[in-house]
Amino acid sequence: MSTSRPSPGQPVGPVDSSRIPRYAGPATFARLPRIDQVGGAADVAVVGVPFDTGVSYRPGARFGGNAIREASRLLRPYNPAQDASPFALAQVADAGDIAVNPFDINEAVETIEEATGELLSTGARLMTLGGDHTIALPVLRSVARKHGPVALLHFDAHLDTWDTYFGAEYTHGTPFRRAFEEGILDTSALSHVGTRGPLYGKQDLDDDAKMGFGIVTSADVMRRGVDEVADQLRQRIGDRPLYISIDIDVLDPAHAPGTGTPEAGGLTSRELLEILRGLADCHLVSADLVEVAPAYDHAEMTSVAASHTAYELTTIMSRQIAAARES
Ligand SMILES: N=C(N)NCCCC(=O)O
Ligand SMILES: [Zn+2]
Ligand SMILES: [Zn+2]
Repeated sequence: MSTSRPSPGQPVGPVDSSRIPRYAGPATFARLPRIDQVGGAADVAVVGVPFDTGVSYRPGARFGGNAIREASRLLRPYNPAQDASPFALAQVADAGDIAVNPFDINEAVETIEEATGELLSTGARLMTLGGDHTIALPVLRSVARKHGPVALLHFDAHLDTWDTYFGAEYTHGTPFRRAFEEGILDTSALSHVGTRGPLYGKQDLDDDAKMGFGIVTSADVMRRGVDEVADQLRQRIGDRPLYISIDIDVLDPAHAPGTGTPEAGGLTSRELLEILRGLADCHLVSADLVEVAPAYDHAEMTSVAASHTAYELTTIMSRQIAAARES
């Protein structure tokens, strides 16, 4: 299917939905070209990681990436909230899926680290679509190899700094403890946003605080409002290289039922999008969006919310790439 090609040297944009119905043809993220259609390299690579062997409750996030691609057909090329046309400012392309072993978590983690490392080495920033939250660890390893320890902004109902589950080190509840232990996080700028719900014990919070995390709970967002929260996060992050990890269960199950470990009392999709827009000037080096499990979704509510969230993140990265090119 043809993509819109404005002029030589300009990014190849999405399929033109005024000429080719947006529901036609195979889905790529936002109807963008595949990476092989733009010479095998992109400024921002959207990459799927269909892996959910790390989950502790409902499985199914292995289908998340493709559900997000399907739900992203309605995204349009101009983002008024950030006054930017992300796919014209930089080459954004869909890099397909990383083929990971569903039967061997250790091997899967290695494969993800290798494949994301290769994409990063071409100069791309990554917008990774999970998959369960386990995948954030190998992506963070590759990102830290390139940038050094990164600031982490983690949107999630859960802390994901637990130690082990059934003795397993690599699970969707443990990626950030492993990352902390490996020294790949900048411990002066770690934040969870949207945290809520029952824990195993108070110790969970003490351990988490010792690693250096600050917490903005879901109730804090409601009480203080998105602008104040975004301001505070921006101050904490400063100009450090920033990685944003978004577990879709940060949203209330009313906004995102299609996920594996839902918790009541979450953010609205409007709050999540607005906080992200408030961080548009942070130095976002890569991001992931995980835990969309379409089997529990209704009317694509969760995958639509996820596709818009990924759109906001790709817009932030494209704007920065364009600004860096200019300066
Ligand atoms: N959804 C993520 N990433 N983690 C949830 C782990 C919660 C648990 O089973 O205790
Ligand atoms: Zn979660
Ligand atoms: Zn999580």
